[in-house]
Amino acid sequence: MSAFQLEQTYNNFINGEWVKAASGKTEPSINPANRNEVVGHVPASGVEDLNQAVAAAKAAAKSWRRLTGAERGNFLFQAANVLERRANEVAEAMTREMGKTFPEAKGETMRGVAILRYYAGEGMRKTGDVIPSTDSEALMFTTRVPLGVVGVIAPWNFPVAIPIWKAAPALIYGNTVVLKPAQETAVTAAKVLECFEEAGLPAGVLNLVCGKGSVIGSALAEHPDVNGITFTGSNEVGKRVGAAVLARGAKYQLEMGGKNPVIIAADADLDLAVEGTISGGLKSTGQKCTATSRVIIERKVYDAFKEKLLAKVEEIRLGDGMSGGSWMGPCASEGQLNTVLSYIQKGQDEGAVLLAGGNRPDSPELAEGFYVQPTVFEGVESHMSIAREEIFGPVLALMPVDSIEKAIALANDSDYGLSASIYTQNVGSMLSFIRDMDAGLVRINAETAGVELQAPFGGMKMSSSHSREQGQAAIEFFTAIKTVFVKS
Ligand SMILES: NC(=O)C1=CN([C@@H]2O[C@H](COP(=O)(O)OP(=O)(O)OC[C@H]3O[C@@H](n4cnc5c(N)ncnc54)[C@H](OP(=O)(O)O)[C@@H]3O)[C@@H](O)[C@H]2O)C=CC1
Ligand SMILES: O=C(O)CCC(=O)C(=O)O
Repeated sequence: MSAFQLEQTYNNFINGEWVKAASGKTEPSINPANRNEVVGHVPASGVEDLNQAVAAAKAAAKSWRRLTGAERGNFLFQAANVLERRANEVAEAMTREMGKTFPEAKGETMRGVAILRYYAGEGMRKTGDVIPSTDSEALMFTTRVPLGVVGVIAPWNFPVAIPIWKAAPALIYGNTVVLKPAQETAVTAAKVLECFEEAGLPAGVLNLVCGKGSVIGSALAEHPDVNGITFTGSNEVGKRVGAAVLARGAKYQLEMGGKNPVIIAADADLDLAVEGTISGGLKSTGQKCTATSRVIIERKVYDAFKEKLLAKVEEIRLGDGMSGGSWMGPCASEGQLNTVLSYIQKGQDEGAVLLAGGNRPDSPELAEGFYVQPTVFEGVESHMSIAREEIFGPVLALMPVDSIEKAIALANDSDYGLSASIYTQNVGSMLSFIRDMDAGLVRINAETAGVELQAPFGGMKMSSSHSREQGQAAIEFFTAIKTVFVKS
């Protein structure tokens, strides 16, 4: 089916070469669908390796930024073509490393291809404006320059799309990059880097260093030669990374958690709403920052919606993402499984009522994987942990309300503001939701997850550093504006 081979040993990619960690240490990357399967061996790098990668990126920066945007774009077009050709292999690495189903992994890989092509095209677009000067003899305009070396710290939940949606704009606008992937998905990251290598990217322009976040991620954030850090991951780590980068006067961008609500209005198409809630909340085992976790339902349709939702949840087939019949794979790691189980326990302890799931599945063929049943609670109050904290698992909290105004107020009662949906046919309700919902993505009659690569992506409140990624918004982070005043 694909050229992917298990149990290979992968290296760091520094200055155009695949090199072992200086310590020689590696660690196994294991399959969350079967803890006994070693997907590959990945470097357990130290600060010495990171320093070499940053030095290589710094040395490559001068000639890379001097290329035209079109020339840089050609490398991205080539990388896209290679990734497209190797999509099955890359997607298989992803499914085996972090558990999402193969069709989802393939879809994400093809999204990576599309992102590369989008940013390749950006190399031909404008980078400034002419601004009238008060001096009639002068020409005043803006231009943009790259930051220099950009550090990318990426999570495991979108191991192809996120590194690419950070690295591709960094590269097209003339930066060089050091990527620190999540150690859980370092094999997938190495596969992506192989595509750039095959595309002929010059040495040092894109480097990969695998190792613990507390070692490599924090050293990258603190490195004096790294001019910008773009991070996606947890709030706790994101805040620490932001503080470290701010302290040395460099630029940072953080995309963090969500506690995303969906509102089901009394006039909603309930079948569509159930489909969007299941897909938004449970696909990828709920491990998306845009995943639906709070389901706010107008009381008039609460029972009807609940019945339809539970019937669909019942039909969900858990299993290894590589086998065709599986709809939902395991949690990405044992740690993630334990986090989800502890939230389920907390939900019960705090008085919520379990309607479905709540445990690991009992079938023997799933016993070696980090599986958890899709779980639905009702009786959830806004103060409870499962209504406030990001679980990052397949857990839905049902919350009834008496009106759309109350639904929006409840939806906004969160420290997070990433994505939010409403299912309704009433234009007034749609407009109130668009106006009053505090979230970076507001979606009408569509699930909370699923972002489009050409549109800005980011959150309000604690969900982000208030910057936006993707689409043309990316230029704001990856470049600095220079205002130029010219007089003869
Ligand atoms: N917004 C989102 O898309 C994501 C949110 N999360 C949330 O975070 C929770 C925990 O997931 P987890 O993977 O541990 O997320 P982390 O925030 O720990 O990891 C994200 C990235 O940061 C790295 N990292 C870890 N510690 C540091 C550090 N001290 N300095 C710099 N970088 C560091 C990680 O490396 P490594 O892990 O390899 O050591 C990884 O590459 C999830 O349950 C979920 O709630 C997680 C992933 C994505
Ligand atoms: O919903 C999506 O497609 C993207 C989600 C995302 O960026 C994340 O989970 O980190």
